Amino acid sequence: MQTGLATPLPFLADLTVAQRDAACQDGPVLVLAGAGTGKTKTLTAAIARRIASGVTPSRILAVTFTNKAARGMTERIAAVLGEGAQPGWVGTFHGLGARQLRIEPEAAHLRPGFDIMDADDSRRLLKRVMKSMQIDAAIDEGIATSRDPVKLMAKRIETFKDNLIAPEDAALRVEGLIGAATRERRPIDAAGFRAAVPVYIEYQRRLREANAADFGDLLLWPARTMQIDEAYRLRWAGRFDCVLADEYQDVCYVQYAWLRLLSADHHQIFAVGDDDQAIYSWRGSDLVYLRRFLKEYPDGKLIRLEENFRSTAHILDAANGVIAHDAERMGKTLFTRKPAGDPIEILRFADAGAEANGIADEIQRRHGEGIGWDDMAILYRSNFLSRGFEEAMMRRRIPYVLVGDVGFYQRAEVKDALAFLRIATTPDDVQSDEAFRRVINTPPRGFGPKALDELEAEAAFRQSSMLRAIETADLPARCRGAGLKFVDLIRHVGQDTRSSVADQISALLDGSGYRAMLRASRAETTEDRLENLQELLEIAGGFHTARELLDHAALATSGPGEDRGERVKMMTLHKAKGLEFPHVFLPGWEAGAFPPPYGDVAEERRLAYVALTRGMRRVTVSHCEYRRGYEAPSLYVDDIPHGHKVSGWLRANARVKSMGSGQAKTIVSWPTDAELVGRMGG
Ligand SMILES: Nc1ncnc2c1ncn2[C@@H]1O[C@H](COP(=O)(O)OP(=O)(O)OP(=O)(O)O)[C@@H](O)[C@H]1O
Repeated sequence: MQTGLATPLPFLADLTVAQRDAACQDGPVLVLAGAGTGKTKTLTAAIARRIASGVTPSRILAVTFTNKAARGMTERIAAVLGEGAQPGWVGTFHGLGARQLRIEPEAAHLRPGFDIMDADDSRRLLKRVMKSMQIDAAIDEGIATSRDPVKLMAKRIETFKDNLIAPEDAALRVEGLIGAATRERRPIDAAGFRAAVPVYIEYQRRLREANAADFGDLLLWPARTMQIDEAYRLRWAGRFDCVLADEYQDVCYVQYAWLRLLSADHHQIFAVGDDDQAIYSWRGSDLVYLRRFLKEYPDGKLIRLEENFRSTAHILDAANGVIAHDAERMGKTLFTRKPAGDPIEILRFADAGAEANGIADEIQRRHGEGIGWDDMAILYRSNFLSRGFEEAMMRRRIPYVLVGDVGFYQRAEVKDALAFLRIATTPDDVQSDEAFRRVINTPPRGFGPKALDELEAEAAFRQSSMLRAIETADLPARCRGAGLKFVDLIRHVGQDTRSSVADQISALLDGSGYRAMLRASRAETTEDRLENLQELLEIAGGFHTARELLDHAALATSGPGEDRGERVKMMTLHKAKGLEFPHVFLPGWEAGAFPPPYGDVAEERRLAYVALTRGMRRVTVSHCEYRRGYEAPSLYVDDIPHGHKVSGWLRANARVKSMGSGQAKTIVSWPTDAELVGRMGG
């Protein structure tokens, strides 16, 4: 250990020997940490220890899986070291990449103040590009016959970006790829890849024209520029004294490259990961980076964390039994000092309705026994399963929340409000044209397709934004009048720099008649939509500038309000990664659904392992005899070792009598009778 510290640090005191060893190690460190062994705690301690050893906080970069995890870490470090000790660069890969680009946008051929397009907006742009290139005609079989050609093309472009392939390199790299696949006799959609190249080039040209970056750009350009421009790389690598990464098993090539380029000189890289929890290969993640860490950094140290603090022994042994069937593991043996607890309950239901009702009834029953709503979670393999549970919860008036539903920022009214704000922020820049198209006719102002064509032509002729083009375009009088009023409002609000962001949005929603339009609508959703706008205004209250809010909305990894109130949590297994709950329900473990027919059996097994290890005290696995057809239980149900599972609900008399985690600490002693008499008697 090389702590370089004369005095022991209090925050290291409650760590295990292995955790402390990891946190105090300098140089390249790979922490191979099983589920529930305190990865986050160790990573946080590693950062705090570096700061306490004299590393300047602003020279630390730590990348986590979600914004929430980043916030949690920052808060914990501030709590032990004081307010000034927050590390300078903590966030998600996308968030940190965006920050790097904001400082040097030229790396991506962008101008300052560029927009970040979310997945939905970039799909719309891609669709327009494909239409203009007539890709929907049968240019290429792979694309034209696909059920969703835009989705397929978006996926290809994403793959290019995740592999550090810029548009200008794409043609050459695609030919190389096809050549290699042919030589190795591996199947490849050569026509599809070739057709994607010109679309990628045109799509990127349009993004640049709109001064916008899509998600892929946020890491592609910083990483690629560091790769080809040594001065740029040195500038960036030189900003950081150490680089720390959580969930290292899930990095994809561009993420791996970015981390490696930043740490290549000092080798101060601290990676935490668990090969048993790698569940993102479908998104380009590759376990190979974790597996070859020590080859890449021969001076590095591997530290295993194997003591699980989360789950009872039955749960842990059940999970260990399932993952033991994975032959390619790097190998860890998790253990716990907790009591055995309850075995996994395996429930068989007749169909999906019975499953949803059965679980909802059980949740209600447990709540009656004193278990808090937010101590219970339903975690499912596929999103479509949530609907049945939502209905069952609503019927019983059980409060619940869908976690990770970033859908909030995708709701039409929220996107509309942000579009108004975007135009007000940069009214005279073509980068606002997309937002302009979105709201110029909401509520209707007479801007139909013809007027929009006219405006586009005028904007192109004058090389101005569409908003500015309203002033000179040849428009029908009514439409022109309404358009000029719109321009006035946008300019007026945009120039009002004394108002808060929330006040600006509010003024735009009222001045444009948007809120009035919603209120006048008799649609069933009106109330919800107004509430969503209210929620947006509250969120906006936490931001100093419109740009910060717009970035936040584009880069959100979760919806607002997830942690508020006592509610049963519902989410996919992927979203549950990194979380823990006292009571966990795992529905839908049928042979045809888990693993899904298209799934990779080994990766799905890891997902089953992630699922089981979320549980602290009780885990219930269920399957239906009939869902879309007759179903057998998933093979992962069989893989839970006998002795760690029971059929049906465990009722109080059959359960191990345990309260809380089974180990109550004596913090205050019970009052003696004499004391009670002294205080209460009389
Ligand atoms: N040294 C320790 N002593 C007591 N409790 C600990 C210790 N380290 C971690 N824990 C507790 O163990 C639980 C799991 O920790 P954490 O969430 O950091 O695990 P993790 O390794 O990130 O898990 P996973 O990979 O499964 O998401 C937490 O409740 C945490 O407070």
